[in-house]
Amino acid sequence: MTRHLKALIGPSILNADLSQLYEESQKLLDNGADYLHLDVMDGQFVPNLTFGHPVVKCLRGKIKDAFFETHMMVEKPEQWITPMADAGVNQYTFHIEPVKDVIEVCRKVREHGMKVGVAIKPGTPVSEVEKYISISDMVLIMTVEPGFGGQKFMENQMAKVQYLRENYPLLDIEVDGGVGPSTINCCANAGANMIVSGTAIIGSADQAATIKLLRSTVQDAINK
Ligand SMILES: O=C(CO)[C@@H](O)[C@H](O)COP(=O)(O)O
Ligand SMILES: [Co+2]
Repeated sequence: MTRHLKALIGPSILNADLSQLYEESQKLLDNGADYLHLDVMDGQFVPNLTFGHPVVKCLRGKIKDAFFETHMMVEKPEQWITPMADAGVNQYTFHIEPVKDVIEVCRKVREHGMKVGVAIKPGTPVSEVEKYISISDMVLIMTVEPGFGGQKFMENQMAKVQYLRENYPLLDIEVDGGVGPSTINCCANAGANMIVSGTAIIGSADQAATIKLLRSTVQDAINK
């Protein structure tokens, strides 16, 4: 079977009204989101705190069939694999920077039945993550310093995306941070196919139209 790249839009709920987490998440899915990107922060790897597996588990209790990706901005990603798998996470994306044995973490994530994504901060060279492509399902190139939503898109990160796309034509490449209608062309032309977008979707007056625009821009670039 031939594998084709697919444009996928995963809204980040970080800047949503988290007191309405279920309603906000369901609305995003009803408006056409392909998956949910759940930002988990531990106050150590990044200077911010969000939520952990108990919250993800409650959300899974109400939303049975959507694809959940957790973006683990944590110092010890190995610590949360089992609870996140038990909470119903489909993809466990973690930062490689603080991890000694990335291969072991990837192996353990897969052993728990989840897909594995490897993420790098803007200051980390792409060669650092390239080493793990053969044992992971996706690479996340951060386009802001991890920790907060609503930051400015770093266009200089597109060189990493371009490099990966040129060398790995079928690799799932995700971008995250400051992505929205005004920056999607950059991401699409560089070769990203999985798009995380928080503020631009959450704050949009017409979420469905914004999600559709992001997806069609990326799909058009893939089809070129
Ligand atoms: O991981 C992060 C931030 O660390 C993200 O997922 C962002 O929170 C996305 O939000 P916007 O930059 O699109 O507002
Ligand atoms: Co994120």
